[in-house]
Amino acid sequence: MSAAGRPQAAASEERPVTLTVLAERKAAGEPVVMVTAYDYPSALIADQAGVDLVLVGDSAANVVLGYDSTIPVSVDELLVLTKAVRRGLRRALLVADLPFGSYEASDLEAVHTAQRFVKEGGADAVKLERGGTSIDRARAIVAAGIPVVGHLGLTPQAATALGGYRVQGRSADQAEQLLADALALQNAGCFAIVFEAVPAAVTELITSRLDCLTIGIGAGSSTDGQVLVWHDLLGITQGSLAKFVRTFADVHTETLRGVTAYADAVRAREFPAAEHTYAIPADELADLTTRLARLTRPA
Ligand SMILES: Nc1nc(=O)c2c([nH]1)NC[C@@H]1CN(c3ccc(C(=O)N[C@@H](CCC(=O)O)C(=O)O)cc3)CN21
Ligand SMILES: CC(C)C(=O)C(=O)O
Ligand SMILES: [Mg+2]
Repeated sequence: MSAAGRPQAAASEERPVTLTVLAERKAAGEPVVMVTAYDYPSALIADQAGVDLVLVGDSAANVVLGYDSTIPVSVDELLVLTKAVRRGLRRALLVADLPFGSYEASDLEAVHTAQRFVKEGGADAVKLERGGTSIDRARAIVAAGIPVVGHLGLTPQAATALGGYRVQGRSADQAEQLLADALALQNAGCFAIVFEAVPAAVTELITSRLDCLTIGIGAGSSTDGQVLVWHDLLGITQGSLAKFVRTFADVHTETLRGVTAYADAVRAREFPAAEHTYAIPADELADLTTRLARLTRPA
């Protein structure tokens, strides 16, 4: 382990993902893969699967912590998860979401929070939502030497202002604003921008105007990369899923089967069996039984 806690990659293994590597991918037209992760075992798997970018999303609020939106999750809560993911990654680039209320008020606040995610959490980059004042915040964080990812379209931290979790950028006015925000975020120094729930045709027009990486979630196939929430793509999320989710595994069913089988085995006294049990030799047991029988309750 290095001081930052990154497991050392074997010499034979692929080089770590850097901003340079990502720019090369874009230039070569090779899609970039991003996934969220919130803990150590998931980070190990994401890295083993060859994912390029791992996002500790503020979606942790919903999928890990059980809040009903991303608004309540705190920096301290996300830092715990970021540190755990850091310990599991050796190749993928680690991006941490800045949660609602941790960066909007001033450049100073934004830089301070971003530094915590890098210094304490071990993040390589941070992500913030929206255009507007976030453009200045992005510029300030980049100026402090921390790579920044933007996030436009459906920005869940602003869901109330957007009228709920709905598709963004449908009208010409909205699409124009989206492009203006994207160009401004790029100009502020963002190396990538996430587009969420934007019509494919609009994303395509915007992507063609940008030099930085575009990463889509519900934004069609023209972006340089895609991102999905871990629990959604693995079939862990219960209840309704957004239109943009494809479920690639059924982990819920398999997990329910496993926990139910465990409960059934305990109730049937099938578990634990002899092979799960620590035994001692019969003579030692006899001695131990005698001594325990002699032991009286304290007065
Ligand atoms: N599990 C999970 N996955 C996510 O992608 C995600 C979270 N949680 N939590 C934070 C935000 C919230 N997100 C959401 C939440 C709901 C919709 C949704 O229900 N969309 C509908 C409505 C579309 C419309 O009416 O325009 C859909 O059918 O896609 C989309 C994104 C994305 N993020
Ligand atoms: C869905 C991605 C882009 C995100 O911001 C999150 O998981 O919080
Ligand atoms: Mg997020």
